[in-house]
Amino acid sequence: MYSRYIPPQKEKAVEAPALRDQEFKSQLHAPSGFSSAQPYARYIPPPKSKAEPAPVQPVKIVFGDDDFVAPVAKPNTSRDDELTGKIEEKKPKKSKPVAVEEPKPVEDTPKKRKKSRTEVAGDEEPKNDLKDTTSKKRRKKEKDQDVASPAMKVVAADKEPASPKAKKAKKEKKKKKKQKDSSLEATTGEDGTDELRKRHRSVFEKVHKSLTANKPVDPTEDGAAAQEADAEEEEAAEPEEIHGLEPIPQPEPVIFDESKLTYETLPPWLASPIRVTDETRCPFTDMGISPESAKVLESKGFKDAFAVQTAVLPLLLPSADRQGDVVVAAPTGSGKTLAYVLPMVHDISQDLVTKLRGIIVLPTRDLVQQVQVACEASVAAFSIAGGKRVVVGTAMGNKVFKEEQSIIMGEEQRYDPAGYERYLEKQRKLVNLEDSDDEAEFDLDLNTSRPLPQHVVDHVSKVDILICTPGRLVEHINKTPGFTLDYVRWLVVDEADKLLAQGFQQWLDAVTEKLSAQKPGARDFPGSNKTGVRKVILSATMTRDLSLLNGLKLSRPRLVVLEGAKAGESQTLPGTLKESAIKVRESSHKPLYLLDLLNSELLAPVQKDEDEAMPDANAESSSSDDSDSDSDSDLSSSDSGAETHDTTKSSTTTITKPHKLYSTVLVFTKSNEAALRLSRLLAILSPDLAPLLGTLTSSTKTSKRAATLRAFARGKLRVLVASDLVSRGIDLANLDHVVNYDLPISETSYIHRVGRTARAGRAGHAWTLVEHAEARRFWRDFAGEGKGAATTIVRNGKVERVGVGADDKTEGGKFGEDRVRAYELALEQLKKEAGEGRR
Ligand SMILES: Nc1ncnc2c1ncn2[C@@H]1O[C@H](COP(=O)(O)OP(=O)(O)OP(=O)(O)O)[C@@H](O)[C@H]1O
Repeated sequence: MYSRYIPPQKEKAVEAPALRDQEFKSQLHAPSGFSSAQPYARYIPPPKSKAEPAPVQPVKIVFGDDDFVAPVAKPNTSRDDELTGKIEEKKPKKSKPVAVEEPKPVEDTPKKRKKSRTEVAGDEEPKNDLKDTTSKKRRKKEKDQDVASPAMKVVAADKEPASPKAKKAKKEKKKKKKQKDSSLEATTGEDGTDELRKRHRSVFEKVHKSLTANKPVDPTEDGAAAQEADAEEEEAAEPEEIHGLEPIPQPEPVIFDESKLTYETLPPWLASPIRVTDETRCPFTDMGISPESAKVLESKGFKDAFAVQTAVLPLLLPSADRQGDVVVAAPTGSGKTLAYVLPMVHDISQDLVTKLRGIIVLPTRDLVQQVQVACEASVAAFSIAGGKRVVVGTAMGNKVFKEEQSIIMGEEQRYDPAGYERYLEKQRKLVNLEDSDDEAEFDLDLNTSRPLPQHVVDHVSKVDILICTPGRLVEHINKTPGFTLDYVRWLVVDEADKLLAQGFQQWLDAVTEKLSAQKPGARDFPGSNKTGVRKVILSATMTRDLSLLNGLKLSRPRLVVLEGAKAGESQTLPGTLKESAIKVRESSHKPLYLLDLLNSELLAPVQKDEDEAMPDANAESSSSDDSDSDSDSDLSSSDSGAETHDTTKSSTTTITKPHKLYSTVLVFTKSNEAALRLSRLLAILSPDLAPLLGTLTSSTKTSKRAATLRAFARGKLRVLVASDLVSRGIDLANLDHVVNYDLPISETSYIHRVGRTARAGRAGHAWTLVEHAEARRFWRDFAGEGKGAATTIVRNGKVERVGVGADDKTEGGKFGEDRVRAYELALEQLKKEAGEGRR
């Protein structure tokens, strides 16, 4: 038998750490946003005695300070104190100091912690300051102490005078103290430990001190208290001591990036364009054009340079400056064509021999022909000034390829006996070859004339400037013998947004590759130290896609925009354009709305001085018995049989007003078929109008299209019904009105369509028939009005609402029965004709 040593029972206070530690760890999981992986579970020794006061801990970062009573003795200005200040305003609950002093794991259940958080949230404390998640017990304790908060003091000093209110507050504080003391007594009575009682007393003595110090600052009442408060404020401003505890890692504050993409993010040349006001005009002679040339230009109708020309010409005409490429974003009809044609022709006219020096790429054949006319005017202007007569050719696929080849390329015999020997050798080899690939080469050679003895045949360009569609250009690069871009020093891409768009791009790769070839001296500019290829890129609706522009490999580019347009963003309409919208109540009656518009005074000529130039339409039609009218246009009405026409006449003359169309109108439909159909329907419904109607579609032969445009320019035709074919670039002289019979597919399409009028500073009017189902889209996307308005179109005024047809008051709000019946008859006839056409 032996006696076993039984160690003396440890004091309760010594056991606490285990519990605290456990609780601490559990608390680490409690607050949202914290990770238990954070190494905070540090052993915190229990307070040993009154002689060793626990260190002052900043409230903000002490997780387990439920265990400590000391921290409360030292107030600070942390936001937790502000929180306690808020809580203090609530009715104080009965405190349970025992829970504060003796933390028991069972008391700090997750449920309680949750409640604690909820209370805090209810006080709207910023979450970041609550990351330590003080327990409910602790906050209750703080409620009793928070009057010591300097933050609160400041508020109190600001808000509460020293008078009865302050006294009342003092009373309340005393009451609270009394409550605490009594509860403390109860606690100590329960535990019966003197040591604990001593500790509590020391704590509450400190609290009492704090309470005294926290009295409203009023020198008259207690100047010392005010001084102390000041001192505490200063202290609070000092850095917090953390006593070995690392600050809790806070999640990175979420910074919401509200910055918008601005033009500063664009390359400088795009962000800072050269701006020019629409009204700017300047004599050509002031722009470096000789008086002789300017005179010729004036005789062609170009008296002064238009705004865009005043900005572009100095960049492109020869100068001592370092000149780079030029990008032009200017409205339809602003004169972009002459802006590049003049400097290009001026430069090339200084050459002595003809070589392909300039390429102008355009998306349609009609535009190629139009630009050719502008080029010829410039050629005339510069050849008279002693320069070379620049030769302009076209390649657009309207001719057989071989014919086109012979127009742009020629042959020359050159004496070269060695070369002639090589030629003979090659011929011998090719005759013996059976390889199909080489046969192609053999064929190719057959396209070249036989050389004279001791001579070789050189391929030479017959043109200085080639205006072309992209497809045809690539075809010549690949298939035309001797066709080379080695000497090209001008590349113009007009309607660039279209030509750079997806699906159109292959041409650019082929061309830029050829243009990157450097033959010494081949691309030298005459009378200048400059060499290389100058690129000019233009559009009324310039692409915002920088990656597409990058494909052009621009060198030191400058952007020119007309004032009012935002670089790279908006699409500006001509300032002289007026826009109106017509509500179509019954979409099946839409042609009647158009007819009423055409017959109304609304379509009067837009410019008074043009009235004389446009004779009475009836007189015109009756006198236009020459064959020109029919042959010039592809009128669907003129194509139809006389018998049919007469029948229609008898059924429709009663429903149309006598026709007097002095102005010119271009009507846009959504497709070729729609254009042909509408044109014919109008002719049936209004025989007076029929001789004045023309149709322009992509299915029409190019020659017939050109004839129609000529007849329109001469005034023999007054109304053109077209598909989107002519929406880009086409320059119809003195066009008064554009009618969007069908809504365009995009804002860009709208810009180009309506831009056929109001050109070159002239007035113009655009009309859009808007069906009920299209109204939202039209007003939002095109007019930029109403809910969710979003348009990049920049315009001077607003789109005006106009009533015609069924909206016309004289019609009583709907079409009369007679008109509807006649319309139905016309539709039947159209159907019949279509059926006959198919057979
Ligand atoms: N300096 C000028 N003086 C008088 N008329 C001019 C001048 N410059 C251009 N014009 C005329 O202005 C009209 C529009 O010019 P142009 O076709 O070059 O416009 P644009 O800007 O290319 O239009 P779009 O973008 O629709 O192709 C043409 O009829 C042209 O002859």
